[in-house]
Amino acid sequence: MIITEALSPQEFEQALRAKGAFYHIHHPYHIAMHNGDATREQIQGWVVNRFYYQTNIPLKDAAIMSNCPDPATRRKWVQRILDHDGSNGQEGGIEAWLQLGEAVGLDREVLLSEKLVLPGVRFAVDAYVNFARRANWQEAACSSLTELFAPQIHQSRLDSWPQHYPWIKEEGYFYFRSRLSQANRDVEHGLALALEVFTTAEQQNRMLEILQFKLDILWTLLDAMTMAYALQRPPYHTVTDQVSWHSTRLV
Ligand SMILES: O=C(O)c1cc(C(=O)O)c2c(n1)C(=O)C(=O)c1cc(C(=O)O)[nH]c1-2
Repeated sequence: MIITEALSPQEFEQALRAKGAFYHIHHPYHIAMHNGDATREQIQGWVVNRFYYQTNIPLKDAAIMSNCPDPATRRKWVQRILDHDGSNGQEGGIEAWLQLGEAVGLDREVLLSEKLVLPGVRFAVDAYVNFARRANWQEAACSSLTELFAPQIHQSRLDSWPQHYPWIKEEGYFYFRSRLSQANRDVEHGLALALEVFTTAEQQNRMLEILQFKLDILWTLLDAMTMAYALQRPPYHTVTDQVSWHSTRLV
């Protein structure tokens, strides 16, 4: 969709929400997990790779704040970092994701080592962080708006996983439950900002393109996991059955 005349805030919100058609909830890897068709290895692969996304979200949010001269926005935005890192003696989302790892049978050291993070996942997540470093803060802030569609995906996991995967321990579900309200609050702020800032047709087209970029990142994560854990074609599979790709943060 190319916007030729500036949309009203209501119309622009509709255009942003319409992008939900491309959310990773529709990716075959995600559909398989939802329908109970994923193997234990596929669930574990998803958890261990998605951990890289989780640990980079606070870096991304700190990058946005570092470019934002507005104290009122920073005061609100910092909550996103605290949600993941924890505050006031409470653990945050990263710890909850480590618990999810343990609940699916992965030692936290395996997640923390990042050695199983597939290159495609790493590159896609790094692209998100680097975009946040370079873009102006309003554009970077609004790239988080895929979260418009996130409460539904967290809820769908809570609804379907316990019946399909009885081997996943109950403590694993805390992360998804906690994100339901956090994502809604994030979206309220992000959406208000997008509707206020992107008012010309040119700006609105660019914002839709940015949202698509973010959707592409999420989709690409699952493409990389499909190659490795569904099609059994991880990187270098024609050369070795060992993990040989780089496993440290180089950027
Ligand atoms: O599990 C998911 O499908 C999913 C998707 C997204 C998203 O849409 O970007 C986020 C999260 N989870 C999430 O847990 C999270 O903390 C988060 C932060 C952001 C962001 O862009 O700032 N997206 C997401």
